Amino acid sequence: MSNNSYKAAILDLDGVITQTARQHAKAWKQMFDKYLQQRSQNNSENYQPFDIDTDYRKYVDGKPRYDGVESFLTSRGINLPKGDPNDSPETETICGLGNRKNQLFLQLMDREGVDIYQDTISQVRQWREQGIKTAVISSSRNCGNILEAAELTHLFDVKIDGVDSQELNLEGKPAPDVFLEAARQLDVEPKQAIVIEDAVAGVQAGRAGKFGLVVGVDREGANPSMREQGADVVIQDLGELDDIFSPEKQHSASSAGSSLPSALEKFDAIAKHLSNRQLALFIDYDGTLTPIVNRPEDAILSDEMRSLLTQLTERFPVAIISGRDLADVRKMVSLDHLHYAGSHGFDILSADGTHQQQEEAKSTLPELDEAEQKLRDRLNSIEGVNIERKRFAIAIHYRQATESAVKQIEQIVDSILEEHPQLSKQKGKKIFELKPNINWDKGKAVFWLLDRLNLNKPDVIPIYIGDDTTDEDAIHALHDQNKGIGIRVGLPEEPTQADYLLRDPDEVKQFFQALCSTE
Ligand SMILES: O=P(O)(O)OC[C@H]1O[C@H](O[C@H]2O[C@H](CO)[C@@H](O)[C@H](O)[C@H]2O)[C@H](O)[C@@H](O)[C@@H]1O
Repeated sequence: MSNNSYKAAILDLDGVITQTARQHAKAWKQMFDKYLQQRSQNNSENYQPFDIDTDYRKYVDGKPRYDGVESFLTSRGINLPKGDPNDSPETETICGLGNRKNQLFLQLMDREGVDIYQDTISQVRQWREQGIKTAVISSSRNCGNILEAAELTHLFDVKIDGVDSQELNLEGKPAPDVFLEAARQLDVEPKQAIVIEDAVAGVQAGRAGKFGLVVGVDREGANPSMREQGADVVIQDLGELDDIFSPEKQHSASSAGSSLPSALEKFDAIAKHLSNRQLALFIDYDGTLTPIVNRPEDAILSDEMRSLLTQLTERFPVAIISGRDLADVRKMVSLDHLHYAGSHGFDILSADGTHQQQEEAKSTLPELDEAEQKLRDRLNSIEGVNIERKRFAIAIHYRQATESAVKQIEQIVDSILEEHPQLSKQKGKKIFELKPNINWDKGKAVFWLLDRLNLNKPDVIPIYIGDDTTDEDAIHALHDQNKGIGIRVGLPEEPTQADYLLRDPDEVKQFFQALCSTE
């Protein structure tokens, strides 16, 4: 590992590890609404309730309790004396109101218990198995109790919460103090640590502390300002941080990926290239149209993305080129008028109903069936393995298996592969795949479709967008033919021939929006 390698993860508590952000928001709303109502009655002012989305996110989320009270009241032109942390919840001071909110929060926790985000816990466990140090930070003075209640204390080497901050005189977020103190106690440089935050104030704090990577968690996809506020990447699920600590990934993040120009920043140049030509869009599914998640069935296409795809289809030929089974990817996308390729391009259905299955591959179907049965038998006893059969491929998912089991899984896959030379192995994101050992891939599928749709001509510019190794086959094929534009989604782990980078599915969405607004 180079000096710049990440060695630690510092995670915010509420909204990243536990689902208590919702309970905090609810308690803030109850407290402020009651207070604002009383005030409006006493002073004959208009009553404007606390908005659980905008006010919460802008003024209180992620901040120490009393800073949150002050920041929201100031936004409403209300000035109260600071008071003292010992003020009773009935006192009309900043501290009094803060204590009132805390009382409500504790009542909610008592009633509802603490829910955790399982994706985060799985990642933290995996990182700890890899020897990565972990810290939890929170502005909340209840952090210790919440961790105890959720039985998570043992998963973190260091904890810095509201109580510690007061003792150590640390400034609250968006100042970087809590993160810097966590890094100091973990004995790592800020640039060796990644910060994982769901609040804008926390993302700003991570950026201000010059941490190696600032990850914004936006589970509902509802917080578009995170990137503008300094997040390097925005994710919906911690599963997307897979392999973030592997030296290869870090190396590629600093070399291959970061040297690629952003397709968003260079959109004008791309649009210029497209003027007076027809665009043909080829898009991968997992990791491109949807974030990577623990279980394939949970990679649901958002309504917003579906509506953008509809708009794109009205203007250009659009094809989804997926590793999934053809029927599966069609069901996930659920749109007509698109061309679909499943099983990494072995199984193609054009929008006019033409169904093309790669001829040679058909003869390997009995081999695939046999291999599938062997995989199911021999991997049966290993927890966390999920076998997904596609017509022309078998995916062996190990995302939910322990790090130590991966080697054994690969050995079993390799031994079965030796018994079936008609098949070949390919690796993807936490996945081994067995496919027909035939010179056919997503790149070949793209050119098959270009020919079939009479689009393989100079005035057509194909754009391919994808995130994984199998997508590189298509990007490679376009590059080899000196044709079109290749866009990689996420920092690639292997050398790429892509022309541009989009950092995640959210940027893919922005790219589509930009395409839809071109003349
Ligand atoms: O070519 P794609 O459409 O991107 O398909 C590639 C594989 O995607 C799916 O697996 C990946 O996404 C899952 C859901 O996010 C994730 O759990 C898994 O770890 C990833 O490898 C799909 O299940 C496979 O069949 C595709 O080959």
